[in-house]
Amino acid sequence: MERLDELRKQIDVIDEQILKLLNKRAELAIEIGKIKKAQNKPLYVPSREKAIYERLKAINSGPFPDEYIKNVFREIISASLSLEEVQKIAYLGPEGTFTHLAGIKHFGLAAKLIPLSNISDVFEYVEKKRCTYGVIPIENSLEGVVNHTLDMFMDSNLKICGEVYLEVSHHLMNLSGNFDDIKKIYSHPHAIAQCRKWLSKNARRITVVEVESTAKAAEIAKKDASVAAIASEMAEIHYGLKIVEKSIEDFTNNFTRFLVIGYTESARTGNDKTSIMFSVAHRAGSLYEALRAFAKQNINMTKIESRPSKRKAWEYIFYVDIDGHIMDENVKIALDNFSKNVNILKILGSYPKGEK
Ligand SMILES: O=C(O)C(=O)C[C@]1(C(=O)O)C=C[C@@H](O)C=C1
Repeated sequence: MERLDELRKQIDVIDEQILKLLNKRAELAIEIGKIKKAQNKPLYVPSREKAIYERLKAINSGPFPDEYIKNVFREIISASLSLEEVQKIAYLGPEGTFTHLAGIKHFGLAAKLIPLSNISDVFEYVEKKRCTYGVIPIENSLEGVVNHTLDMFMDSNLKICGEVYLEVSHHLMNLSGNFDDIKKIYSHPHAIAQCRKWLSKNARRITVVEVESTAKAAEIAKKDASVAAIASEMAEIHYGLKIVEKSIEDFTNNFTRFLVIGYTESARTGNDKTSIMFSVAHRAGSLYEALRAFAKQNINMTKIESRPSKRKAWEYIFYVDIDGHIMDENVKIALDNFSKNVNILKILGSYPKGEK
């Protein structure tokens, strides 16, 4: 037998062993699912999933690359969880957006992802338990925060149970893959803003049209060869378009952060983040006084935003992210002191930090 055939035979044998083990693993997950259901515990446990990825990475002796362990096990766990119960995930659609991609990155391909047309609907679907979790964008490293998402937390009791980071790259695409066919370019205003330099250098005579999402732009481009879309690779695949020019964004290092919202609280993993919202009195130094509680406990603040309260003119709500979990001793002490210096305090959730 040729060496090549011999090696492939050995791979076939190993694949059979892997499949048998996957089925054994799936049976255990089903059993765990029954226990969790009986105890009324959440089926999806991000802290456990994170511990699995980290443990496997730490014991991996190679040559299987460390960076792909999570991808492989993400899908194994996603499929196992679907045997306990298929997870219904609402996300800001339409299909083919970066939020869709974030949902798949977080929950895997076995979850049922349901596209909704606005952020309020995603909150409502989860609040009314039509879906177990929701995925929404919260901020982009170049364009800043998504105000609508922040505002939704004012009146919602949902918790933040996870975060996902995606590197964003914009491509110009149309039906033919030919630049000369393009008469109009459609995209979301953020994507257009992020490709401004490229557009003014290469597409001066082409009309640029803003639409509500990059996926919507791809959907329009699918019907008309003279229309191109600036959209993600996901949209290219989903809408059957051809890339005319890859990565036309002006700056690299473009990341979007998404939040996973739901009713469950995520357990401590040792590498977590906590999000809070609060208001302070209109008094000199009140914000400074309040935030000192974190500095005193040596807690890093990773984000601060303010939004109008919408209840009274010139009254603001602050949103802050800090390193740590509410079950960490220093976070507990800091929040206790912090709460004495603020008016309203709402803990939006502690959750495992997303990988950048
Ligand atoms: O450990 C559990 O709670 C399981 O349900 C098993 C399992 C897994 O496949 O490893 C599946 C889903 C959970 O989110 C975490 C882990």
